[in-house]
Amino acid sequence: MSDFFKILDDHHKAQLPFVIYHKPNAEQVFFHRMNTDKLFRINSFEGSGYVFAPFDLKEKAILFPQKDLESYYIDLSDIDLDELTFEKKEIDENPNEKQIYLDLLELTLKEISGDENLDKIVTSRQINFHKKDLNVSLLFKRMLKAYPNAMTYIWFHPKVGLWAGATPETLIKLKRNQLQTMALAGTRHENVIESQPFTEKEKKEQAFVTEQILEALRQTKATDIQTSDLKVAPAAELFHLLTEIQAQIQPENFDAVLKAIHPTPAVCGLPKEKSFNFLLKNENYDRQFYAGFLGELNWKSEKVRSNRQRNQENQVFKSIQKTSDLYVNLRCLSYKNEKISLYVGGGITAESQPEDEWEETQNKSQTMLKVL
Ligand SMILES: C=C(O[C@@H]1C=C(C(=O)O)C=C[C@H]1O)C(=O)O
Repeated sequence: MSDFFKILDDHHKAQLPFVIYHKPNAEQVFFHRMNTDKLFRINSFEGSGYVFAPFDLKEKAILFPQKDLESYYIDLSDIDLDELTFEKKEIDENPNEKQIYLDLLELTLKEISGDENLDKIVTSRQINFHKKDLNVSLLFKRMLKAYPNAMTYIWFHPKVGLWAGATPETLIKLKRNQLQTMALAGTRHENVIESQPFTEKEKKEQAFVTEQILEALRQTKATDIQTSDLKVAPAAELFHLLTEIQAQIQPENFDAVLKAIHPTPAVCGLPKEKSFNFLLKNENYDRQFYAGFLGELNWKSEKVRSNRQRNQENQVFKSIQKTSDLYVNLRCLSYKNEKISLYVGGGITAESQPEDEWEETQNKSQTMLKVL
């Protein structure tokens, strides 16, 4: 077990690309590394490997091709997490930061009230502070301990930097032609979820997200589209409203479906084009990979099936199965040149209150602050 994390730390020290991750409630942690610092940028999502895609797909996604990866895994139960503890962390933010975000929220509300076809914009901000060095294995273990039911990851490429996150949001899972996705929106802190349950404002906001995802699926000719009842789902110390969505697609349509769904109104807005353009113009920083997506893309695994029938020789069939398992990059940070940047946002609709929205970003920043 110490070997597993030593390989990770040594690889990071050698400044070579890697990704380590734990899927929600999974029994194993995976670590994939590359032995060259070549950077593969992709326009379409047809290759196999680990993908890291930006919010704005014009910037191109990065693929760690599966054939170039050296892969390791470890059982979660073999990792010693007992000694790790956490506490709420405050950082000294420049007081101007709050005013800058409140100004953006005012502008966003003005834009929404001036346009009856604009329902929602998801604004966000970056929180920056200095950190001399980062111990990746310690950070990852802390994430594992704090958020076993999130998708936790650390991704590194020397030409891009390091990103880490603990996201509650699935973008798409695809197995054969069976697709799963989710509409996640609305946020409450655990301290007030009982006293101030979700209201119609958040239910409406979440319904926008569901409706837009269903529309994207219909447009890309998905069939058998089904939705779950509305649920309240935990994410670290927060809760969100969630609808699970299933559909059938033709696997050769996957690239089109992905581009139709991303970015969802959970991280961009509604309608997509208008809110996207507003954000590019008015958000005061470059989101890069925040609110993009990451995970296993057309990932090949060998499936072994044994067919043992009476009076027949034992036959073993091997087949290659391709699956995709992609998550939205939320509750994340980047680290480069001794600087940490946290990325936090929230959905703004006509009824949003700027002070509450500021508070929501503060709460969301705790997910990663707590484990640093
Ligand atoms: C934008 C973020 O989260 C998204 C926005 C939410 C909201 O508006 O309430 C809730 C969950 C996520 O879909 C973020 O975490 O930065």
